[in-house]
Amino acid sequence: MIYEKAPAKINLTLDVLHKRPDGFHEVEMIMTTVDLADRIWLRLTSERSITIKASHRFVPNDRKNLAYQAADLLRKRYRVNEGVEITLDKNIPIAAGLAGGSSDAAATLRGLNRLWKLGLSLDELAVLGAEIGSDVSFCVYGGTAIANGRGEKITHLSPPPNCWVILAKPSIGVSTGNIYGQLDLSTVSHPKTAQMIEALKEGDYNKMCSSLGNVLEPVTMGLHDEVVVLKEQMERFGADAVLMSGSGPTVFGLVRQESRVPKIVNALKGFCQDVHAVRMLGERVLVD
Ligand SMILES: C[C@](O)(CO)[C@H](O)COP(=O)(O)OP(=O)(O)OC[C@H]1O[C@@H](n2ccc(N)nc2=O)[C@H](O)[C@@H]1O
Ligand SMILES: Nc1ncnc2c1ncn2[C@@H]1O[C@H](COP(=O)(O)OP(=O)(O)OP(=O)(O)O)[C@@H](O)[C@H]1O
Repeated sequence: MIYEKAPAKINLTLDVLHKRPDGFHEVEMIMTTVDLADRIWLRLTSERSITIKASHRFVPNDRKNLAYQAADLLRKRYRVNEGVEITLDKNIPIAAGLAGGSSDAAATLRGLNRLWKLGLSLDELAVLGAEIGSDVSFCVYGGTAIANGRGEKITHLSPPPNCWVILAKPSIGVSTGNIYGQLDLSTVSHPKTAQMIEALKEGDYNKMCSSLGNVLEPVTMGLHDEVVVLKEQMERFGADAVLMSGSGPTVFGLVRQESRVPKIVNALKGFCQDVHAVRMLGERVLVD
């Protein structure tokens, strides 16, 4: 039995440069992993099938599950004859903009590489991950990175300065495809990506806070007032800086001073059920 941790990511920046002929958007985004994670167990089985056991009623237990797709891809590509039972203990909110499914797929790739003794490097697993979804390559490594292309070209960056991250997810669902589809590139205000890279390099917390930006935030906010209200409340309750992650609807607040965290969390819990206070992980998965 092999165990893997599958952490959530947040977007410190998310920029879209242009729409590509293949329908995807060319992105430039800085992501970092946080200490809110799904837990995954992989067990060899004698049958050649892939079985998913998921603890959450909204998570599919068939080939729609990204962990299933990761196992199926490896099995076919490397002609593996053994089967696997994948048990997913979900802690990351579903369809939240936190890459939960993508991180499960990435953890499955890392774990099966060990269980099936395939001897692949993280770089090779990241290339395979891109076939499953745009966020999977980043999740193979975790840590902090800038992603280009449709999200699969990864360049590692310095970890963020230490702070708390308060995550709050309103109880609405958004479709990533729909949010990208409604983005009007003629009106976007681009985030300060270069300044964010400097902030990380210098370990400058205030500069990191003032460099946050996500071009998808106004799109999701235009469709869902809940996200606008949540961001306003988190600012009002005292977070140092607040941004929506990915295509949303999760909003995160950065807080440097530990003593302020419980007050903000309790205030948010008054009107939002899904609130988590976590640390940045910052560092990458240890290489092989
Ligand atoms: C919003 C982010 O989560 C930010 O990290 C990602 O860009 C989306 O990553 P993801 O959920 O893994 O996305 P995918 O499953 O690959 O794509 C879902 C849909 O989002 C749109 N999509 C996604 C990535 C991208 N660079 N351009 C796009 O236009 C496409 O319509 C695609 O059909
Ligand atoms: N392992 C999985 N965990 C959660 N959802 C999954 C998984 N596999 C497939 N799904 C499906 O994917 C949909 C999106 O879930 P997920 O939690 O990955 O979204 P997300 O956090 O918004 O992802 P991203 O930030 O990469 O866009 C869910 O509605 C669910 O049906």
